[in-house]
Amino acid sequence: MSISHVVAVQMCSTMNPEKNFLQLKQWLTDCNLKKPTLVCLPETWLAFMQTAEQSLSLSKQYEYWLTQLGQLCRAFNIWIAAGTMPVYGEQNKYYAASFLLNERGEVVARYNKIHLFDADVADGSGGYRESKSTIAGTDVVVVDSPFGKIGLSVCYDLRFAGLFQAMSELGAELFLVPSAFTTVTGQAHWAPLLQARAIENQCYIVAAAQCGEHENGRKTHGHSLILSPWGDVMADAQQTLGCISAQIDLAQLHQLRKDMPVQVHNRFKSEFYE
Ligand SMILES: O=C(O)CNC(=O)[C@H](CS)NC(=O)CCC(=O)C(=O)O
Repeated sequence: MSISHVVAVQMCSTMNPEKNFLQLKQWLTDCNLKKPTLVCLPETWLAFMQTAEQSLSLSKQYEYWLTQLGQLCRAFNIWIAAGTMPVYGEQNKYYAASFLLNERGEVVARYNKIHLFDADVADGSGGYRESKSTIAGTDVVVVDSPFGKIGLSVCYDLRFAGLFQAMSELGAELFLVPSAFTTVTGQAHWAPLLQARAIENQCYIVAAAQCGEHENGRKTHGHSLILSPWGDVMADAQQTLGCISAQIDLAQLHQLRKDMPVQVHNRFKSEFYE
């Protein structure tokens, strides 16, 4: 069957992982999950920290939290795409890692955020220097699943069309973009960038986002979106916390690709210049 259900959970994560995890469990109980379901969590779903030291210390406990997530997968009979969690790397730095777990709670993929947010934004934050504490990933990840071939990305990655084209060339049909966009950049760029990535690659997108004023003092844009390969907004969380959902239909995706074969027409595929 080519139809399945996807859910994005919009969160306002605190600095307390236990609290965020319990909140997530509550939302999963509240939203009436149809099977098979892929539940997508935002960037920093487990905890949105204030200092690199706090994230570093959490990065040494990720295995415990993966076990907890695995239990949720089995209890609800769902796949979970776990936005990002810090995972200890080396020299007091961590990866911003996103994991995909199947309904048995097994980790079937891991992606390390490739593009790190070193940027100044006029939002009163004083600027972001993610690379000071985070090690950049290097590998493009596309993995097969009952929901189609899933391409993993995180937040700032969204600005780099080349990554999405690379995932497309590996066969991606559904992109996940767990995020914690700033309010300033989110208002201007979030929806148009997501729509462009969906339309140009003819892929579904589930973009679960952080939303609101956080305990760590940050403000995030929200507007978790689920988009069709045509660029239609199938669900928009606006500023509401909890679950949004939509149905994905891979037969429709393949019909669209047949009607307008942009991937065949593309003269800038890597095979032409590598
Ligand atoms: O630092 C943490 O704890 C969690 N990570 C984030 O919030 C990251 C890095 S600062 N945020 C983004 O990538 C926002 C990108 C963005 O807003 C844009 O591209 O406009």
